[in-house]
Amino acid sequence: MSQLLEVSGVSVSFDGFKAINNLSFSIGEAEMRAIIGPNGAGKTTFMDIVTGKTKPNAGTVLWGEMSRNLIGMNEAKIARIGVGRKFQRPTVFEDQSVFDNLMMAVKNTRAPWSVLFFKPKFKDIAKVEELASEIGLSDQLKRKSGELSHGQKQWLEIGMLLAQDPRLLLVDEPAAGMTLAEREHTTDILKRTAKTRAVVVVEHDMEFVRRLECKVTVLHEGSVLAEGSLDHVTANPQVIEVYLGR
Ligand SMILES: Nc1ncnc2c1ncn2[C@@H]1O[C@H](COP(=O)(O)OP(=O)(O)OP(=O)(O)O)[C@@H](O)[C@H]1O
Repeated sequence: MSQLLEVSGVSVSFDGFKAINNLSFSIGEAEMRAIIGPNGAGKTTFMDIVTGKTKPNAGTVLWGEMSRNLIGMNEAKIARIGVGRKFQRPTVFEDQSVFDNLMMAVKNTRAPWSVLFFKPKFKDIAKVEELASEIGLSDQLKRKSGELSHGQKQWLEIGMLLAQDPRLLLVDEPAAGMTLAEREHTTDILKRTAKTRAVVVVEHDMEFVRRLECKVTVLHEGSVLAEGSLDHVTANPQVIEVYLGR
């Protein structure tokens, strides 16, 4: 599998405290990866670095075939070259319908001047319908987004991110607050998504991680503590000591 993202020797300090400490690992194209680790391990800071929100003190984050360094690029540029991020709390426009939310996301993929004169065309409507089908909300298109369940709002937001056609989707604790059925549906969406792009999921819920059936990276004190299948990392005595045994 060729690499899409290669994090090398990355360190970040906040007031002298090393939140990320010589972090190195890579993510392949069309790969699903789970990142786990105790509170404060650096999972969120890792996502902040990849998306350009936090600038590291050292290291490189190389992207794509051209090995472009994401460090030094601003957040908007990183989003444009194909990094999408799903935060824990859904941020859909609650007063707008599911259709309108998805259409806005489709529209946002255009150059700013063309948005001014945007009129949905058949192809845009077809795109919205395709996205709705991917996230399982085809029968909810006319509903106001504020009326959706917590899980449905999360799926809508994933759909809005997919409208941007990212090559890497970073997802922060997707299972939080979901019912079992919602978790299963979320797993399906993420697995399907990871067939055509890289998906990195930060999650504390081990049952959810197991269902993703993917390679797992364990972070601890800002570095990789263990990596491999879930069975492999959960049998690691150090992982048990710092994370699972608590
Ligand atoms: N802006 C900041 N200023 C100071 N310290 C910070 C800042 N951001 C993160 N930290 C510290 O860096 C460490 C790593 O935090 P981070 O949020 O990345 O951990 P995490 O693995 O995402 O934890 P959790 O599972 O609780 O979300 C923590 O000790 C945190 O307090």
